[in-house]
Amino acid sequence: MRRTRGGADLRQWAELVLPWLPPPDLTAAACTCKALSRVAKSVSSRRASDAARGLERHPIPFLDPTGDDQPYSYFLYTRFPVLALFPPAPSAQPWGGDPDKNRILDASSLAVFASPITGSGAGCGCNVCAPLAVGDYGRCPCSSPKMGSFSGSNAGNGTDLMTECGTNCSCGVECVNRLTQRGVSVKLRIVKDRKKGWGLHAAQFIRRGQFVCEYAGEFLTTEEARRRQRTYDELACGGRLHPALLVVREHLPSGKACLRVNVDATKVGNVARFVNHSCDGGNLSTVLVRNSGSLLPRLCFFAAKDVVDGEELSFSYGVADLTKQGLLPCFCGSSCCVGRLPSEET
Ligand SMILES: C[S@@+](CC[C@H](N)C(=O)[O-])C[C@H]1O[C@@H](n2cnc3c(N)ncnc32)[C@H](O)[C@@H]1O
Repeated sequence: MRRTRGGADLRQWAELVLPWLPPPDLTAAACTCKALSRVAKSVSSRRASDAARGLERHPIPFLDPTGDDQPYSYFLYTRFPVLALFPPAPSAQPWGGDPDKNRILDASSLAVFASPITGSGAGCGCNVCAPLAVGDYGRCPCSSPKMGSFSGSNAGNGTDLMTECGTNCSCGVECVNRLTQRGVSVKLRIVKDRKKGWGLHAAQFIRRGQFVCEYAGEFLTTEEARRRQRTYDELACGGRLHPALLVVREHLPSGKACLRVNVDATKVGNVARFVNHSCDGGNLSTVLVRNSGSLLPRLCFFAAKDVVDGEELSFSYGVADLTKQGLLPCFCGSSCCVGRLPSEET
């Protein structure tokens, strides 16, 4: 068939528009004509090659050894947490466009969706932030004692705390006290399992104590988290959804109160949304990181032990209350598996 100017225009248009479509609309577009079908196919294959849309240091591909007909899982990618209600979380994002012609996203930017979770607290004024008093430098007031030497040993034993520099500090993003603020730097892949769905795997050796990734998603009010949890529970029971709503409680220094943090990575999140549960605590430990001047802590994953290339990354979602009805089956495969997944008490 003779190539026409109209055909070229259609393909150019499709390269710009199709990356914005969620999978059902992409499939519908592909059914309309051969030209759109070709572009839709390349959008799908680019999506499968990098869940992070070029926003992390290394591409994070989807691998499906099960042979199911779903090459990737669809969600909007954010490197950092966003507030769900104010301003409203984004509802669309291009993914899978031609990286040369359609470079809308800038991988070097700190965040795709500006993270507005900062307060007005003071920052440090260090020339060079140092975790310990060394030479001419005093210890950076934002650093926590564990900075740079995090042991990663809390697997299954609750959540550690850490502090880092924040927006009001005089240092930049390369500061040593912003270890968890530069996105994912280890190589990862997302692998499908017939029973657990997609899971996050190491694609390199990760040493014990190394930062792996933050659990980025939408920060929710408790009321909104409860509302969503009810919907998700219904959909998850029917096997129609793998929800990724995490509730973390930070015990305040008084010991009398605790701050509840709800992060939902189901629709807007980063690769951490693929970390599956393991009853034995898995190989990741959780650390609550508070940036100077920030109102809410961020939840970060560190390697709790040395992790080899190909190993699945996992942590404990909590303890399953086996007296509760309707808990989903657990397929973690650990020797202490209790057979049911923990469910958040909302
Ligand atoms: C945070 S998501 C993890 C990613 C998820 N597997 C996916 O495909 O998107 C949590 C959901 O994954 C599934 N899951 C996680 N750990 C599991 C396990 N040990 N056994 C069975 N299903 C698991 C459950 O559906 C759970 O609600």
